[in-house]
Amino acid sequence: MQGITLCCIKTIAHPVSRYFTRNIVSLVKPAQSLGTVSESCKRKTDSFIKLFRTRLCISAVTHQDADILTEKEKRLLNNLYTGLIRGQRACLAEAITLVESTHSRKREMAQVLLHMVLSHHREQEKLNSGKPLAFRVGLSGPPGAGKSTFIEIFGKMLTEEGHKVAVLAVDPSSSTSGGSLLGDKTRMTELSRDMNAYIRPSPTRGTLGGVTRTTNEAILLCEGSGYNIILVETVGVGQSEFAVADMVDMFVLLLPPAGGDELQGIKRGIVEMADLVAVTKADGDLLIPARKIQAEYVSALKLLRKRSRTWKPQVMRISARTGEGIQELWNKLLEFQSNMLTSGELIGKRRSQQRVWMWNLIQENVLLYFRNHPAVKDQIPVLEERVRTGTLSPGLAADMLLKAFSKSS
Ligand SMILES: Nc1nc2c(ncn2[C@@H]2O[C@H](COP(=O)(O)OP(=O)(O)OP(=O)(O)O)[C@@H](O)[C@H]2O)c(=O)[nH]1
Repeated sequence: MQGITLCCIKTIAHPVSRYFTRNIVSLVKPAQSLGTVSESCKRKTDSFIKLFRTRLCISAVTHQDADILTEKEKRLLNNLYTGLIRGQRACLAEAITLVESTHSRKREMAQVLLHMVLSHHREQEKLNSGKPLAFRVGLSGPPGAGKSTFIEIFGKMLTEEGHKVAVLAVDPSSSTSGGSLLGDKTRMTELSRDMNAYIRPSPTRGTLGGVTRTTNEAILLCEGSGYNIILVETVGVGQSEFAVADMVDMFVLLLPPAGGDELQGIKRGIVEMADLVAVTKADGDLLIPARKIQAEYVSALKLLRKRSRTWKPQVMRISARTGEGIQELWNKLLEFQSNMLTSGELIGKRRSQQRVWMWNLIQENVLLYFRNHPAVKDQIPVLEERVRTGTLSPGLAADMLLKAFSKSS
């Protein structure tokens, strides 16, 4: 950094140097036009500034957190961070593993890394005129709706268009089934081999709160690593969709052309959250049922409360088998993104999501603290059993535990 400053001072009289120096010194944003400076010079200077900012952000964080990290940990984090923002997949994978860790020291390190990535992110967004760097899309649907087949085709289409696509999963059910259902690489063989795609299965342990925390953090890490389209997949039958809707810019519901019984598991609340409904498998014999479902949902959505000032949820038909409707669906997604950006709703949504995220973290940690507190830990299974067998009311049991907890703290 000293070298940079010296070089700036020495050559300050030259117009290129003036442009360079002004930007290095201000570190606010590159100058828009400087008649005497060529475009290639500006580009080189801007990329230098980017590098400079990145360095600055590493050293700022290492100073701030010097007291909590050992030299070895700092080196490890710096290497991870540098590799991550250069787009190295191994570093991204390692960084996500770090945020998924339940080990307390590793969680502290993960928070430092996230802080570094967030600072980098903010700088990159400034360079992007304040616009978000990535488009976050939630994809949900009942088991067998055709989610993985769709993501495989859709993801390939996007990478061929030059995008970098990350697929993340929210699947707390994996904690009971012992393995992850979603984001499984074997379900998306082509996409998992694509160098511009990154597929991350859901962590195999954890509560919904824990899984959503790590997914939120994984989104940030993927964006820091240059992925500009983040697909967050979840099974549309539980609470996880509500959590996903709080992490993404747009929520897409995939529905199979099936009868009422198969769709009964879909909660009304989930349909209410959808910015777009896509009826899948609209091909061959399934085309007619797909049209029927489409018409039903067009009517149903009309009755729902409007969630956006500028966007009316729509229903489309797609087929991952024939490719029909996939490009149209992408165009709709882009239309949504552009509408929400222009109206300012997207930025507002992201800001309130940050708040929700903070409260989710507090909720998760407070609950964990409560459950493990010595004043209640041993009582919990006993009282739970009494509630289960009906000898104690849930309200009284909760009161007893809360009283024991508050007396001891
Ligand atoms: N005809 C037709 N079948 C499809 C299409 N997309 C998926 N399928 C079939 O639907 C079945 C389920 O597809 P998946 O992509 O595994 O569905 P999923 O929603 O990921 O299912 P889970 O892994 O259980 O969550 C498979 O047998 C697919 O071959 C399509 O566009 N047309």
